[in-house]
Amino acid sequence: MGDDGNPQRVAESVGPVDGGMWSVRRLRGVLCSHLRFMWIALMVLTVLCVAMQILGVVRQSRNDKVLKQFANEKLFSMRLTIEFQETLATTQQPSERRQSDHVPLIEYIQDINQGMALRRERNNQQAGIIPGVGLQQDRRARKITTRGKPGRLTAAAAAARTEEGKSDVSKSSQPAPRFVSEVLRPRGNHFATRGSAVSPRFTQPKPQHSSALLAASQRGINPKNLESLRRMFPSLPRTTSHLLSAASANIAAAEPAAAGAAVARAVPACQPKTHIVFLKTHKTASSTILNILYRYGDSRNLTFALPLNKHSQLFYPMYFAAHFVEGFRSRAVKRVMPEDSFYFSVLRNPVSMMESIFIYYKSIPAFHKARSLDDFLTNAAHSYNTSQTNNHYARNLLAYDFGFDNNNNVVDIERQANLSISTIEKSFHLILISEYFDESMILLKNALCWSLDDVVSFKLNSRSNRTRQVLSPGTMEKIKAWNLLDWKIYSHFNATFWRRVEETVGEAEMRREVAQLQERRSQLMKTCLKEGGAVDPSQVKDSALKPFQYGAAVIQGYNLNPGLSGATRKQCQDLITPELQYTSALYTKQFPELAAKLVSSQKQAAANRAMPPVVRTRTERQRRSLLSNPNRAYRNQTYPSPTRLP
Ligand SMILES: Nc1ncnc2c1ncn2[C@@H]1O[C@H](COP(=O)(O)OS(=O)(=O)O)[C@@H](OP(=O)(O)O)[C@H]1O
Repeated sequence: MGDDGNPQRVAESVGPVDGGMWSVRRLRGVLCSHLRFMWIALMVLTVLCVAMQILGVVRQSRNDKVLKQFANEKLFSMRLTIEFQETLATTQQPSERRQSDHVPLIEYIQDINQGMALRRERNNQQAGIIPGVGLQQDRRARKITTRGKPGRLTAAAAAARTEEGKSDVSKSSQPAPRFVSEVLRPRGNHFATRGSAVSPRFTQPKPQHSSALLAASQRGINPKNLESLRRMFPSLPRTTSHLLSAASANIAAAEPAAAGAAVARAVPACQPKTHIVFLKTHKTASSTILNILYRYGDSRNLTFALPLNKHSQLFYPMYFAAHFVEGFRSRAVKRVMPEDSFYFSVLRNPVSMMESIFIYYKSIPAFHKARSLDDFLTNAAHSYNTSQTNNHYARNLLAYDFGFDNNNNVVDIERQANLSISTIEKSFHLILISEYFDESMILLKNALCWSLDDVVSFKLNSRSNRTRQVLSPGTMEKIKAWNLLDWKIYSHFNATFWRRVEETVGEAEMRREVAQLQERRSQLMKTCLKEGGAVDPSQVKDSALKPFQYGAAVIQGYNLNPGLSGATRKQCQDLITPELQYTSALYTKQFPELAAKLVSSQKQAAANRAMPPVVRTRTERQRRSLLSNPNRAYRNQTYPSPTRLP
């Protein structure tokens, strides 16, 4: 029927029957002749698509199975801010290298020195720790730290490297902790070469670490699972990236500023370690430690794994991936660090840490509306939303930074804590304690075979007293309960820290070396600092040395003594350079061409901001996408080109 229901109109609209038959026949003919191949091709494509879908599902379920296996074995991921340094360690004599076998091999001492036991108890009381907590872990800790044998590893690696740059770290007798990046979540990120990104140092002849596994990532993988991962992802290379080999050991440290530094500069009779991974945790004095590492590497022209595109962090809070590191060019290059790398990190008492976090991260959703820390803790159970961005800062931040689930909600918190602890122990050679910063530096110095001067530092990133609050005992207890996982982790490593002091340095020697370190620091403070100490940011004269301010915290900085010059000025300035500025300076030093391109792209962006909105949109979009998408930036090997104005 037609629109108006008239049958005659319907017949007219359809047309004569013959014509209709002809159309159908013609259509069939066309389908069967001219377009036949297209139809066949479409069908083949459809079948292929379906097959790929099925394959995808099968592969996904295989991945899930492996992931589940990891989850069952409680393998964790770490969110790392990694710094690494390396050098061809050829400067020491064979006799010196041999002695490194004696560097800190940890022996189990059954008979605990009475004085040290008292000292530890006193320290624990100061930190609010119940005596004995975590001691049940000591035996295991001893086993694991002994396994690391850092001194021996260094010796083996160094010896191998002296043979014309060829080395085989597999010959080192002890396996170092291993981390595999991206293997669990292959994202298909291929980075293309960005020729200009490769510093000349990266192009020098490289030693091969034939058995070194990828050594820097947030995903801690049990070595026994590595083979199955390799089967799943054959692209996982067996050789370390040759980009890693680069920097030559130009041992030309800046002259110590003050006289009488001979003791501090004394070269220990072992091989200094320069392959280092530092997991930078939050609000734990980590910036001060980073400054130590930066100065050490900077003065010796060592190479750092710096974030792509001059970012300040390796894309935290994302899990670490090798392609976040500037200079890593291909997906195949997954190994950021050699196997003999020394892994360490730092913890802080979660009570004082939370007080600091609450002020610094006041703007995160969890803290935003809280009138006080106590108010937050009282109401947190009802209002805390884990899924809101940045709320991870509010709870068990230590656990989170190490890559663990930071919520206390799991049924068996004790088990979760024990698994976290044993994973950290397996992965790290040394865990420092921020409350015992100077003692930590002595342990670090000994473990790395560095000199006292190498670990001297000024306190960085420190809040002014104006933005500190005194906590009541009740609030402290609430903090411990809220951060129970962190509390357990911290308590354990606080205990093992002192055990390590006993076993390696001994109380008397530790006291002596800490005194030396403090003496050296006060000498340097007198030499370097105008006011002799830290000042509020408003009083920092040189804006290039002003620390980054955030949240409700007032972060203090330093003024250099006027009249300093030459190497002394350089040394003093390095000591007080805040983290962001130092990272940026090292990036420029390692990647001068890229840094210049970034500067010009930033200038361009600034110029664009002055343009009318329509002109601006495209350039700005392009710039943002390149800067925020590392892989795309890599693939394109380019930064936004200057946009011509219409
Ligand atoms: N040498 C030394 N000894 C003891 N404590 C120290 C040291 N250096 C820094 N700090 C304190 O560490 C806090 C800053 O930590 P971070 O540098 O890790 O912070 S950040 O996450 O990088 O922003 C910050 O703590 P708060 O002042 O409580 O916020 C610093 O005062």
